[in-house]
Amino acid sequence: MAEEILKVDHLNKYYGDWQALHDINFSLNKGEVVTLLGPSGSGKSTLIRTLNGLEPFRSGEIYFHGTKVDLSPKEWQKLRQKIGMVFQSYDLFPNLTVLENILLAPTKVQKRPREEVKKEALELLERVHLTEQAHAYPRELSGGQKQRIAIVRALAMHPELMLFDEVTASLDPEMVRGVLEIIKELADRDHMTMIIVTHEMNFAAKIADKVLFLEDGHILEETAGQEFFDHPQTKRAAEFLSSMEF
Ligand SMILES: Nc1ncnc2c1ncn2[C@@H]1O[C@H](COP(=O)(O)OP(=O)(O)OP(=O)(O)O)[C@@H](O)[C@H]1O
Repeated sequence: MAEEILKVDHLNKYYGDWQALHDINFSLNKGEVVTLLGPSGSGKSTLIRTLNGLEPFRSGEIYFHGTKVDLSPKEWQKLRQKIGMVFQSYDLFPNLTVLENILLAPTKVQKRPREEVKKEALELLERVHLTEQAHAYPRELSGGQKQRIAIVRALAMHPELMLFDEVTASLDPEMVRGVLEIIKELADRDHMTMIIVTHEMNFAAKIADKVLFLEDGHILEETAGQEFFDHPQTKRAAEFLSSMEF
């Protein structure tokens, strides 16, 4: 039977008095890839940030491996070690080399032996074709390279779930493919469980097991990946798709 990693139950989120997310319900099984699609301002980033404890919410529950997450900062800190997140901005530490950026959290937070983590970091760097940049500083890298490092840095923590929030949105077009290929490989080769916010529709169509289509903070539809692109259930999703470039 499929193993459930995450479940979101009747989640409501406000910014001040204004409700940004309305009664969000969905679950995610091990190895599953969910993409969040929807117009600008529909709440995709808000939702993905809420799942990582970066945004507080007013009501509802989040379950991780069937256990209700207690919402204390300490609990989120623990959980964030199992949930990797990559953002649109790369957020690498500018004063640390690529390798030091990758080693920092596994050695300091997870207290794993430096040599073990280093060996693994070098393997991961090889996998994303950045071995030669191990001792470079972030300022010496292109946007696409920085984003690949940000992915490697998250993977070095051995996450059970990866969240990607528009990770190619700031990249020049020629950099986008290399980053998306790595994410696709994580799905195909590693069967990584992932939630992805993206405006890259061809990529979403290729990678999504399931699409959550959001509008105005509501999930308007939840549809199997290819089915969403071939036969969206709602008129609004059909309009959205026809307005997007493929
Ligand atoms: N910190 C904040 N304070 C107040 N309102 C916010 C905040 N962050 C986001 N919002 C609002 O919440 C709504 C959802 O924003 P969000 O960034 O989640 O949308 P999105 O679907 O990710 O959009 P995009 O595709 O443009 O990135 C928007 O109306 C936005 O203005």
